[in-house]
Amino acid sequence: MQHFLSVHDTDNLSSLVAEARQLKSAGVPKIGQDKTLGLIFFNPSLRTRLSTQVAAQKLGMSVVVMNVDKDGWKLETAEGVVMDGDTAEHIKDAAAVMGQYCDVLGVRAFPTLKNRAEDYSDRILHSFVRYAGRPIVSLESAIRHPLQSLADLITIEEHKTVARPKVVLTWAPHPRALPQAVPNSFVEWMKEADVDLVVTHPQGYELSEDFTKGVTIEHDQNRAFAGADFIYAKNWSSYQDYGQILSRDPSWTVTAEKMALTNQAKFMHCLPVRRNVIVTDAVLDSPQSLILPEAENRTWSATVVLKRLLESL
Ligand SMILES: NCCC[C@H](NC(=O)CCC(=O)O)C(=O)O
Ligand SMILES: NC(=O)OP(=O)(O)O
Repeated sequence: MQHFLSVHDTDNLSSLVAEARQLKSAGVPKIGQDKTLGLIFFNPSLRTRLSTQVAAQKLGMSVVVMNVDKDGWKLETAEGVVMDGDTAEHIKDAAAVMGQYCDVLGVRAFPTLKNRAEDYSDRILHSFVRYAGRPIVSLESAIRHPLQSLADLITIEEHKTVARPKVVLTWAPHPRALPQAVPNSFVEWMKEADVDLVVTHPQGYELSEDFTKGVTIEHDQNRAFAGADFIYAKNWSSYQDYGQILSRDPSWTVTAEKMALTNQAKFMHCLPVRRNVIVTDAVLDSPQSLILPEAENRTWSATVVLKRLLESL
């Protein structure tokens, strides 16, 4: 594995999931003892920050962490500009320097939700790929969150009760405009997995066809929930009316009554979750909720990915 930016960086998904589960049950070899992981955050994080550090430490790696948004120089990302404004350092120089200090780099860089073409070019992530000279791990980019999706798939494999479960990705309301990265990525991974995927959302919340081409879309949430084995809730802002909130309709909140329409489905969310907006306490605190096993699996998705990258150094 050269980089970990999307599902396309693995040639065999089931072997990646199987190895993650094997590392979880049998222990982790310390193959990274003389190697350093750098984690670069342009945005906040709890799970990604901690689980990726813990994963690196299990492999014997040293870890350095930088919140570039708060502690670094303001970075310029455009090519060829006269830097006489408020940006003090170009990303091509910063990435190259960080690549000299670290053997593997992880980068979190959310979208602005203002300019769709700019966000979907994933410029910050690709600048690191281009200029750091090191393997790059996406810690959630403008358009994808592959470590989350891999953890989600491991969790589904661990908890499924039928060979090919019905997995429903449902939009749910939220007070703020959020990225499409988590749902884009979830769809991209579930399409490659042995599941029946249905996506449900209000009109106007269609994701980019680059991700949803060939996927079943159902605008009636109750119909989507019928017979589901897993309910995966997430808010996202509109892709078509880019970055806008088109609905705050509370009838899309996942409730115990909605869960009763399913095949005793398990409930999933990547966290952080707005309780009683996305999903009610009754669902989150029920035995059907997988939010904690899912978050725990972030350690195992990071461990298997870092192991594969170390093996390719
Ligand atoms: N890494 C997991 C999700 C991160 C981000 N959520 C958020 O920003 C939630 C913030 C809030 O609830 O105010 C997202 O949706 O992509
Ligand atoms: N799920 C997830 O990525 O959480 P953080 O944003 O806290 O890292």
